[in-house]
Amino acid sequence: MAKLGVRRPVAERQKRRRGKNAGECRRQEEDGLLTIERQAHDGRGVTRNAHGKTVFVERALPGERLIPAVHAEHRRYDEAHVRELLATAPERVTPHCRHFGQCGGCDLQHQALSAQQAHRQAVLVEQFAHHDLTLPDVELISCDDDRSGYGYRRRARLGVRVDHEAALYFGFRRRGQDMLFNIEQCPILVPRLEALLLPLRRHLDQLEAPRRVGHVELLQLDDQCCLSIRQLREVPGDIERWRRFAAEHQLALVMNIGRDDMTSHRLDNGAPLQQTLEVGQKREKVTLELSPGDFLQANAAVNQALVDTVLDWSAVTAEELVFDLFAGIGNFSLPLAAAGACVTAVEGRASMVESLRRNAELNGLSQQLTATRADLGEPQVLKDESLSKAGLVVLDPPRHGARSIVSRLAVARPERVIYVSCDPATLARDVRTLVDGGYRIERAAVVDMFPQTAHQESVLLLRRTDRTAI
Ligand SMILES: C[S@@+](CC[C@H](N)C(=O)[O-])C[C@H]1O[C@@H](n2cnc3c(N)ncnc32)[C@H](O)[C@@H]1O
Repeated sequence: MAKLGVRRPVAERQKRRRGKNAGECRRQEEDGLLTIERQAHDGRGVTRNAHGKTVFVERALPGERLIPAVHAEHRRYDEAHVRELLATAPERVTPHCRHFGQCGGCDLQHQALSAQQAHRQAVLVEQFAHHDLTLPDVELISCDDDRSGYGYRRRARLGVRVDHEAALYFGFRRRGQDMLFNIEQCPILVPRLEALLLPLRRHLDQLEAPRRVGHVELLQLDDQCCLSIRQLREVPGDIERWRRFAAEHQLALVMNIGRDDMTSHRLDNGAPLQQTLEVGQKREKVTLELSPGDFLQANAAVNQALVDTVLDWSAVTAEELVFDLFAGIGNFSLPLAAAGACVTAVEGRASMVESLRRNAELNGLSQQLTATRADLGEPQVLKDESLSKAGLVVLDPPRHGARSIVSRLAVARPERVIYVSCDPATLARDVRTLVDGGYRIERAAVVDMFPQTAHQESVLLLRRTDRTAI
């Protein structure tokens, strides 16, 4: 049986990460007082010290006066945390989570939600300015019914590790480090998932071989909650224990066994995993069925607001040709098809293309939705002629953006482009290509998908400036 415990950070590893010759707090006297001038993209406070060197200070807000403790020195900047806070900003609030500051997940719990939102808007404007692009007023897409910024995250992956002294760790990575630490709470999770953390930890401790568990994933859907276990090697007794745990807590159970086997097996006989969206003025339901491992946006309520925005901005007409690129399981494709468009949905992962096809059938939209598997990193994957006939292209790529696809769009020139992005830097770079290709930015918004963290979701509507197509 594993021993629960808290392992101290390994001093050697810490030292290496802290940069050259850095002794914690060593320079605090020299650095003296600092006043934070602005906030960096990752949420840290930024200022210059008495020697003119830039200092990034963790969990410090613009306007705050403090004595820093430098924990990493670099040639051009220092990294510090707050040793003593002397004057606080009005936007400073008390974090809800006792792990805040230690946990690598959240960056902004010390800042009021409205100030976090203003910060995200400023980050977007700044990224576009780097590319000589000016944005129209940046709108905010958030969730109307809950303004707390907590209790929203519907999926999470928690690591499991047993060290050489048999101490069990179940949680997230420590801030800036690879190592896991034990978590007792995570108030950004939806309450049903947060309530599972302690039972899961107790359960892991009772397993025959907890070191054979790689990680645990939790997913909350409309009425179902799903537990996925990454089991590094099969331990039959433990699989039975997981079944009993899942039954006791009314969870769908998915198992993924072996280091290389990426296939997931559903171990309970429950209903298929499903999530619904509401579409249009009549709020008609669209059902998204998903397989374990399929992508799902992290925040259900804000995702619904994002889907509503995409439909509203796109103003699709009946039979209009639409491409949904990086389509996942059809989060945008299905609502667009339900609104009357003829949608070609393109996705790279085979399992999600299957889910897309199944979802088109499930919602009676097979006539209007074609799901295609393609690698959108390959420039020739889409034909210019079909792209140029499209009234709308929606794209929602991963963090590295859609460099080759936007080059194709700049040539094929479909009438409207809606670009949903989780990285404002690659978004600005790609939009520069579109603007150079004859598009103008009509609307821009930040999407409050990940409150309390420095992650940023944005959406833009672009329109072709003239009607000359290839
Ligand atoms: C941010 S998710 C968006 C999914 C979907 N639009 C949604 O809102 O749920 C990005 C999607 O792009 C897919 N993807 C990543 N790289 C790709 C590539 N090179 N070609 C095609 N699809 C890719 C991923 O599998 C994932 O489903």
